[in-house]
Amino acid sequence: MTGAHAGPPHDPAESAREELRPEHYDYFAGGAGEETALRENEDAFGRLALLPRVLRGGADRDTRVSVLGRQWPAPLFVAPTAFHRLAHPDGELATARAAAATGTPLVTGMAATTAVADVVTAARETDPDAVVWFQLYLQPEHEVTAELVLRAERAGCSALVVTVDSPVFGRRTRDLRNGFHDLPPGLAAENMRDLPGAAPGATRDIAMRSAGWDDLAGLRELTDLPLVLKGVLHPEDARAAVEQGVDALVVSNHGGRQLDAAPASVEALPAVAEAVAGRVPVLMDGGVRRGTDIALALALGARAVGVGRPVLWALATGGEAGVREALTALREDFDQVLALCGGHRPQDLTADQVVPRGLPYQPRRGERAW
Ligand SMILES: Cc1cc2nc3c(=O)[nH]c(=O)nc-3n(C[C@H](O)[C@H](O)[C@H](O)COP(=O)(O)O)c2cc1C
Ligand SMILES: CC(C)CC(=O)C(=O)O
Repeated sequence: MTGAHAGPPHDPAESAREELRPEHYDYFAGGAGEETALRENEDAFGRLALLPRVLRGGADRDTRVSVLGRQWPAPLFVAPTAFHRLAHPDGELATARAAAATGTPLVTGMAATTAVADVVTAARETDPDAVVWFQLYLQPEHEVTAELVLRAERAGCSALVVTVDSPVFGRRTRDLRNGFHDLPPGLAAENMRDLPGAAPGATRDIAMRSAGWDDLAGLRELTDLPLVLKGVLHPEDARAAVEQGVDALVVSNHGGRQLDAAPASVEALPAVAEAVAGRVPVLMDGGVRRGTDIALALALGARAVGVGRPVLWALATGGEAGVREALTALREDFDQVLALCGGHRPQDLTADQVVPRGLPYQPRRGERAW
């Protein structure tokens, strides 16, 4: 038990806000349009309750999950977010070390302020088996995309996460209001340096582009790395992606930063999971803040969940140690929730254990989601 004067629960975003320049805080915190999708990501979890099961015996628990041939210690990964050096001088290196130290797979972003090779080196110096994936936006020029893929492969990334929810950049209300459109002097999107067609030493802008399914097939020919599609919300897209041979999906509305009218990720998850029908792992991100959110997402069909802003807030306030603590706390919280739900393994959580808040409720059938 904490003391009688523990005060209100700590709000990591508020603490980070005190550390950051207002326009940088807003860049991290903000969403598109009226920020409906942003709010809904968290609120939708709050509308769901977990029905615990009882008398299921055994105190033994194992939170590991298997994803693309690797055992992850918990159903948790670091979602790709841009510009970590705006949050802390150590930037992506601190995130990579903290993720590796806790065994948490890291998706490093193409828009990182540290080159992918340096991110992977930092992770592997901490844990030689660290899992690092590279997030890619398909670029207008094939040779630029090809060079980025090559850099990710050479760095030692073990999957490519292709973000497909950004044919154009979302309208970020706060950034427009603040006039935030450039990194400050001394910081750059380091993966975009020295790419074909640019002057030596220069960094290119990250382009958004309306890619098609044929681009995915082109990417498949370019690399043997597993392809993970990020930003899928429609079950028909999920079905098509599986038929095209993608290796995993991330159900995501990009943290509410792209289409403001998009559903919360957790609302879109069950239909996508049903369409995929266990053929590939379904991951999700958006609004995951506590162990119960992880449990709800797993029960509704996710193999693992990603966290975006919680990592940025922890980085801003505590650097590497802060991220380590935040990831450890989430994992421990999930482990306790799993126990309280009567589960021993992540896959013990089933859809019948998720009910809407408010009476009356009717549990769904208790099939395993995956
Ligand atoms: C500041 C920020 C930058 C982001 N940058 C990227 C990016 O470069 N590529 C990408 O695929 N997703 C990006 N995302 C989306 C995240 O990968 C993820 O979908 C989202 O943050 C999850 O929601 P959460 O922040 O509520 O955990 C970004 C999100 C934030 C908040
Ligand atoms: C700089 C952008 C490419 C990063 C992004 O995707 C985001 O801010 O959501």
